[in-house]
Amino acid sequence: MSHPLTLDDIRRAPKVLLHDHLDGGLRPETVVELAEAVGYTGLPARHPAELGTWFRDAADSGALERYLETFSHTVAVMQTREALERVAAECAEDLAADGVVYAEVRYAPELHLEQGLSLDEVVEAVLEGFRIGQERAAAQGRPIIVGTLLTAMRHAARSLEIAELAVRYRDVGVVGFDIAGAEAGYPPTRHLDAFEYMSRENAHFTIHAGEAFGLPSIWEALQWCGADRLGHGVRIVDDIEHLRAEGGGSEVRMGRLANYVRDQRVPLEMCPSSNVQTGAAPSIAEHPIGMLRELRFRVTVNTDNRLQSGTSLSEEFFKLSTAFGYGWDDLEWFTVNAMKSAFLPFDERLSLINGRIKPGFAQLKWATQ
Ligand SMILES: O=c1[nH]cnc2c1ncn2[C@@H]1O[C@H](CO)[C@@H](O)[C@H]1O
Ligand SMILES: [Zn+2]
Repeated sequence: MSHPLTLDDIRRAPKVLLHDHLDGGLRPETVVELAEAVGYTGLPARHPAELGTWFRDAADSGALERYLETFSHTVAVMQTREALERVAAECAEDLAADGVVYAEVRYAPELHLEQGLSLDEVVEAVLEGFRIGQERAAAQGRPIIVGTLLTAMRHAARSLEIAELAVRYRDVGVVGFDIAGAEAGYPPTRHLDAFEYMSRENAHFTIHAGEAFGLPSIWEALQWCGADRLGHGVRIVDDIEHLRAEGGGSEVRMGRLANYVRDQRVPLEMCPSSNVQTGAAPSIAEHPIGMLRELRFRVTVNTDNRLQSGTSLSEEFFKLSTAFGYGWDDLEWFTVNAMKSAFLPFDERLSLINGRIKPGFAQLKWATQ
């Protein structure tokens, strides 16, 4: 590579995003406007710039539980059909403007029922918003495909219902299921019936695991629940031991779970900035993604919550590129990993890889050499 990648270079690359929360990606100005429209008076700041800073600072808490408290404000303004539609449309447009060509965006329908919407109405509003956003993005010459993942909250008891909802809407834009929320004390097996239902329906799911809790959570997610992918999964490094090799180099010894994850090519949805904010990683430079990429785990790069982290997928790649010296080949590798791991039919994944990702990177490599 002839020069370090700039943020602008990276924005032009065709990217794939598998882990992004709808209620963690609102534009600060939209939060302010929606709060005014629905009469929500609980916002901690009135001006969009201040509010954006507030979200970042509050999320910089060092603990997942406190990080999650910030969602009370976004969820509060996402309780009507209009609000959900707007937020989803803007999400699709913002991702497309950042150069994302395929995204899976998740949210928990059960959190949007406070003003009388039904679960089905919530899903329909969000799907309509994504349809509008995709149409606008295409009109601006930035086509994007957005799939939806329905999330159940792990402390609650509605996961089977949400899994059924995901299956009901699977032919019209919902591509999978997930559980999220506080991890410690809420193991994935609490929701085994929902995951077994998804498996019986030949449907896909990912599980937030190995973020705020370690190996047992990852093990349950894979070996009891049958997750297709791991949300974060960073703590898999607890099963990888560094040994000092002769001559001063280092060697690693992996436990059975880490080997299983690598052998089976289990996709890891890594979210570097979010992990630093919740204390799951000490810093970007010390993020396990560096080692896991070297060991050739099926690593993908994601945003988690663009609002709370004040980030975008391009910025996540830029930070990694700065910390680890990643160039186009690395970014393409992460992107192809993500596309291979998407909950989209095989032929559609292949067509995005061959039709958009490979030609896009080839052109950038040529233009910046
Ligand atoms: O990184 C995370 N770990 C666990 N839960 C999360 C994370 N980010 C967001 N949420 C939770 O998922 C819900 C639905 O989108 C959000 O409301 C938030 O509570
Ligand atoms: Zn998440």
